[in-house]
Amino acid sequence: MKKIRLKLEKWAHGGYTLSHHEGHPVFVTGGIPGEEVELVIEKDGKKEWFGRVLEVHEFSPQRIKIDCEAFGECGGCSYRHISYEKELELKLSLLKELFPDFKKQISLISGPSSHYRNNVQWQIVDGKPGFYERFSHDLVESSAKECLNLDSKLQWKALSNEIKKPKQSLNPKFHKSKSDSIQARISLDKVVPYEKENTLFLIKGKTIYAPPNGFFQINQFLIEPWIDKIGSWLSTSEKVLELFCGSGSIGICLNDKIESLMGYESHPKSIQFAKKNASKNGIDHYLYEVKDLYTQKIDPAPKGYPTWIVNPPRAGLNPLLLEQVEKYKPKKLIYSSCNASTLRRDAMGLEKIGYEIKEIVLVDFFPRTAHYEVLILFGNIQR
Ligand SMILES: C[S@@+](CC[C@H](N)C(=O)[O-])C[C@H]1O[C@@H](n2cnc3c(N)ncnc32)[C@H](O)[C@@H]1O
Repeated sequence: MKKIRLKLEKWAHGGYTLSHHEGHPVFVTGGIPGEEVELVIEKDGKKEWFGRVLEVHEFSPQRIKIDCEAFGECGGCSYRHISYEKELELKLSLLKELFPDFKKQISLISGPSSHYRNNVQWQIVDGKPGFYERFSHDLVESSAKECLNLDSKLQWKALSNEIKKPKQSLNPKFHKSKSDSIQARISLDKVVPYEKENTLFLIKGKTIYAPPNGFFQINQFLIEPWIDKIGSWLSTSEKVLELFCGSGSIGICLNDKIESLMGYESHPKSIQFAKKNASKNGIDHYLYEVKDLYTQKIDPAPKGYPTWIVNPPRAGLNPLLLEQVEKYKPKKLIYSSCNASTLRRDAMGLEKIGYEIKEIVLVDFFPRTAHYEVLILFGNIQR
């Protein structure tokens, strides 16, 4: 693999610094702007190159001692070489860059920066556990020792043999690959296999079950503050349309402010669980329906729901969904996104059809990684 020496120029999105070499923009992991480093090029496209720091020749004063042997090679973390305070400052400034016209302050919700993950996907290659290298399906051997982002119950050495059993569904006759994965998550205080068992969460005094393979937010410390922030944007007696509702956690936890709710989601088991979760928590007037929101229209339901809470996957909203927003003109649209670049695109689309950003909140669901959640409150200014 090609090695080069470079001065790192500036922070970039995605956990990288950006520099230039022989006419190529070079995105580098593990460095800090101002540092002079030796790096290995891990991916060289026609235009952009991607590299990883091997050795630092001129150190930044922001650099701290790295607390994980796998850092750099492992595809998980991007920021273990700077303090968590610096990481938050950086994430806020990168987010600000995406919304230059928003003149108010972006607020921040953060919590403990380690042991926050309530679920894990351990990769198994040739019988060995760990996490993949960046841009590859090779394991970083040292990654199995301890992952500081994980709850201690999800560390490889803490998992029971029952959880570590290979997937039953894989038929060796057809499945030739030597790799597999084991997914587990925390159900109250025990660990369950993600693909086989229900998971129980206790959020704001509500019991919420997620089905096998059903989505649930992964930062065990910030789910409640995140839901509280959404709740702070609701008045009393709201009529809410919840899009991409999963097992119903947001609407169920905020039921004291919600008069009626219609939830949509494409995962049938999650909708089945949302219905059960509502009724187990004494809520019998919410409606839920399975719908692929990227291909199926939501009408005629939206008419009676002037508040929309939208929490899509990384792809964000698509033209069909924006069309539905334009048609039904919700008064208030609360958008929670795990992908700031699709969020920015969608915010531009929403601005074109009469929405303005009232508030932006960075919720740091994924400390030490390049990822973060963003909550935006949009208001309809044409109503
Ligand atoms: C970021 S999660 C949010 C779930 C829920 N709000 C929560 O916090 O638990 C996105 C959800 O969108 C669902 N989803 C993915 N593609 C979808 C589609 N095409 N139509 C509807 N829902 C979809 C996923 O199953 C997942 O539950």
